[in-house]
Amino acid sequence: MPPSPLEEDIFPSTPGKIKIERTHHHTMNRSFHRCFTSTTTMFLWALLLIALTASYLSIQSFVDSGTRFLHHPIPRDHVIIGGPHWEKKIRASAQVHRVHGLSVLVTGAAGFVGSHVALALKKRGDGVVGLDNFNDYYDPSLKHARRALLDGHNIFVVEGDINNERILVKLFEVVPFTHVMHLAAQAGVRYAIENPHSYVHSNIAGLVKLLEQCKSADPQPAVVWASSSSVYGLNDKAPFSESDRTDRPASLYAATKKAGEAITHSYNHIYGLSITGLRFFTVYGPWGRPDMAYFSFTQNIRKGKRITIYRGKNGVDLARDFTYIDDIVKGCVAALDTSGKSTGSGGKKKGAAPYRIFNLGNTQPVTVPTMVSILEKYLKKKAKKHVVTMLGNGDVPFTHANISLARRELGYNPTTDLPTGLRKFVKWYESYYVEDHRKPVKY
Ligand SMILES: O=C(O)[C@H]1O[C@H](OP(=O)(O)OP(=O)(O)OC[C@H]2O[C@@H](n3ccc(=O)[nH]c3=O)[C@H](O)[C@@H]2O)[C@H](O)[C@@H](O)[C@H]1O
Repeated sequence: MPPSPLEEDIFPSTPGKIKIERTHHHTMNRSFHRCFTSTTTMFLWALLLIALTASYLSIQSFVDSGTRFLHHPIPRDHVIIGGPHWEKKIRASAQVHRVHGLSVLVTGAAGFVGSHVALALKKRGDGVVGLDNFNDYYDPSLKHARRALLDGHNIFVVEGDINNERILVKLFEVVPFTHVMHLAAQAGVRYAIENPHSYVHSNIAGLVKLLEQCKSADPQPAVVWASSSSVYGLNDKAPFSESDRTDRPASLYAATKKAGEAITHSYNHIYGLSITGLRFFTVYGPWGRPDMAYFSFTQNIRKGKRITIYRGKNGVDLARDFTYIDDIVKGCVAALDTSGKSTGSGGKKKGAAPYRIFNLGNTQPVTVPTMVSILEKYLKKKAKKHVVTMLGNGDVPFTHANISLARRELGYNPTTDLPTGLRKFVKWYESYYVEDHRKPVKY
């Protein structure tokens, strides 16, 4: 008999609107049976029905407005998982088309870095299956457009949350993944003040769910995952080296990434999982994240809207080691290629496995006002700047990567400076938002 779709995957893994609708629906059905047996009580029941409908609508609108207001990510695991058609698509997507090719599960595949890495792997003949919950932290239509792009390259992206154990189990039942490229996360440094729980949900609980699956898989995959430059926190020794202190995070986002480094270490130690953590430094480029400064500044400068530029203590400009997406992708692919094997099977360690951490930065910090002036040049428009001293929002004054280790071990060699990368970004932005974004663009 063909396996039946997992019914519970029709509903989100966290309580949401759909469950409220279901409960009300059942209650109303039962009421209808009982009440319409007598015509004398019909009028009273009709009144009650109106009252129930009104209260239902007000709950619904409260949920909706709360969701928008909090900008809360909604996992939408409502797509039917399983069944022969679904499995066929997964297998086709995971098909390897080169000798010694990899078979990679990319989490966060509809995200910025995830979509680029998935494409790069597929283009060289690796098998790739994506997983993404398409939450609304930022405009999901951009995620769906990225998915369409991947679809055009025969990469199937499963819609589901990394916290959904049944999806993970099913995926590993269908494909013996050699590698997991784990890029699904709650990103953004300052948003953690607004919505701390989504960081714990994705970056800690979700990470553990995924590692549990990886450690139990046979064969165990090697895991490469996205840590962050933010783990250096209040470290002021520049440039930042992997051996520097990372025990003073300045934001909850940073703290969850630091926790991720500790959690992955324990899975490496106990279960023999091969682990590589990549500390990304403010990654930017085409198909980027609209919540990031370079992207939202571009939107606002074009529209003639004011932009807010944060400044640090004593009026010091903030600076970031902005790193172009193509350089990051090369670092990710090299990390997969050099990961070494996990040694365990079925949850039992058989020997020591690699545990690595690398900085993937650009080694050339640029101040935020300089970044703005580069954008002004490409957009041919002056920004309306509002400069504010911003302390205690999770930001650090500067980031600066020492990449010697990644150069040596991964052959990582970033080649794109900020002006070049932003020129490519603006070109993509205009093709996507201003012109017809279905047309392919060379940037
Ligand atoms: O390396 C990382 O690990 C992180 O990089 C990125 O974080 P950040 O370096 O904070 O990037 P981003 O938000 O673009 O702000 C850039 C600069 O603009 C300043 N900034 C920001 C917004 C604003 O309105 N005004 C402003 O001055 C702001 O103060 C900052 O100085 C990722 O988002 C994060 O997910 C994580 O991956």
